[in-house]
Amino acid sequence: MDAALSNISFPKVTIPSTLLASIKTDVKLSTLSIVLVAGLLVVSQLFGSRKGKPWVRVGRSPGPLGLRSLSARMDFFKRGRAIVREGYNKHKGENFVIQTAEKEQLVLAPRFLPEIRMLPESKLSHAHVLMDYWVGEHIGADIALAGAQHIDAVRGPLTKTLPITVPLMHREYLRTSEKLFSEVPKDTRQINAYQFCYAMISSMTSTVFIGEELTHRGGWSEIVAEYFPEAWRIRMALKPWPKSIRPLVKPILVRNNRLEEIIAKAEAFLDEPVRKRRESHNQDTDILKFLADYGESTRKIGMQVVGIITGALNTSTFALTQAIYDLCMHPEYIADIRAEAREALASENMQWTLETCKKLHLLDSFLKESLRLFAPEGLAITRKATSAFGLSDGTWIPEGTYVAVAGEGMALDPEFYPDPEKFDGRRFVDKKTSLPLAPEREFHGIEPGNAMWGAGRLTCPGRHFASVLSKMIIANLLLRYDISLPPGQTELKPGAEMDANLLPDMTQMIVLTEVQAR
Ligand code: HEM
Repeated sequence: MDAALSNISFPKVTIPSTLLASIKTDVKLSTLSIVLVAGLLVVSQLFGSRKGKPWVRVGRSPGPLGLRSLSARMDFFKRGRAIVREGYNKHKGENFVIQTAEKEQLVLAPRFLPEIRMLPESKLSHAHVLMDYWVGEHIGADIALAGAQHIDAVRGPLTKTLPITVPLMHREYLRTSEKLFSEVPKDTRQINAYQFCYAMISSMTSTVFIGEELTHRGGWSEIVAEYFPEAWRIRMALKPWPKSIRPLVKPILVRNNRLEEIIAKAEAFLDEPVRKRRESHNQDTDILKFLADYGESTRKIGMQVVGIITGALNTSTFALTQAIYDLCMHPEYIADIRAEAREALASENMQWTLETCKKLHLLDSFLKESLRLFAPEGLAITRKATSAFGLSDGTWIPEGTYVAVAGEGMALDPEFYPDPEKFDGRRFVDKKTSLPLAPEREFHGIEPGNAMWGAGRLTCPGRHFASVLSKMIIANLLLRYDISLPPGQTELKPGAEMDANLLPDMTQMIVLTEVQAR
């Protein structure tokens, strides 16, 4: 390289000596000012640029001026869960800061949860986190989040109408599962666990949101299935770029962007049903009716329905898939869960009602234990400070700070769960009576140490629905089949870690063996 440069001849330019002297002085001055500014920045970064209690760092530091930021980010991307877990255990009861794959994040000790859980949007915002993480304005989240009607719909009507919707959900369970079971090859009797859960949850959730007729009219499940992969593709392409540059690089990086087409399809699909639900004599009781009554545009309603179903699908499908894996790894629970389901059904005239679901205490405990050990969110309850505030120990949280709690660390903390590494499917029921130990220790409940449903003002409003949905699917599956890993397989393939999140393996097949055939 140097040799090549030495062979190039540059034209000779004569510069007047006065100009040369002034240039030299300017260069000296600007070099000096750069060195001074950089020095000040380094000093301010090293010595308490923050007011209040100093932050303890865990994992690699981005370094002065963020010079080592790339290596710190890469490290978190590779082993984010372990970094958060180690920090939680090393600094028990204290806050610590980490460099995640995207930004610095202050991880709060659980003792501060009561201080932050009810803080208003003007102090701590989850919507900001979602918009940042998902590049919201490029995937239609800005349309959905221009209001909270869809969240209100889940918190209110969806939960309150469960006594009416449970029989409907069971009808849908039968319809979709019959189709899926009929496609299982007779020789292997194997089915992909993730795909089974996805199909069941997609159709059962859609039925409750838009009604049976629309769910099966044709076209809806495709809209739901197409939205997330396209949103994810756009997110992955744009996320590395600064916010202001994204609109410029989008046409180049996101070829054949189908997002607008998918939103338009949802809008066209729901246009006539929304108009019908606004008619004065309309008797529909689904969530679409509730949203239609707000009088918002069909585009916004479409994006809100697709958005909520997508969120519900991702969370519930992964949790349910993991529960199926745990049943395969702990088959000693299967007969008891099945017996409990038979008994509950018999006491409800063999009908699937909300009461039937509420009587499935062992299954409830099993699902909760499965979600505890799965702990999909290593960093949970993520929020962005929309204004500065202080914590009771003197920690100062400047505006713009990202905060979270160590979801997995808490789930594995012996202070919250004795013998935390052990899978105990009966952990949350009385060992003698098999009744729940306390309401907050039921699957949808939030006991100390549990961050898996979030906390406070923004706690997952869909958890009652998710509980009924999960119980109905697992109980019905076990009433008909024994489930197991394929012959010869004794271990599960590891799930995929992304930052501090964990997804179960999506390729796992399970063997279905008819219960009567044994
Ligand atoms: C096992 C399944 C599920 C899990 C583990 C789960 C978990 C969560 C978590 C961790 C949050 C964030 C809470 C926070 O940051 O404080 C959340 C929010 C939310 N979830 Fe769920 N969820 C599940 C199922 C569902 C279902 C089935 C629905 C709807 C039918 C739903 C609707 C929502 C909504 C609307 C929010 C936003 C709440 C708000 O911003 O006020 N979730 N969920």
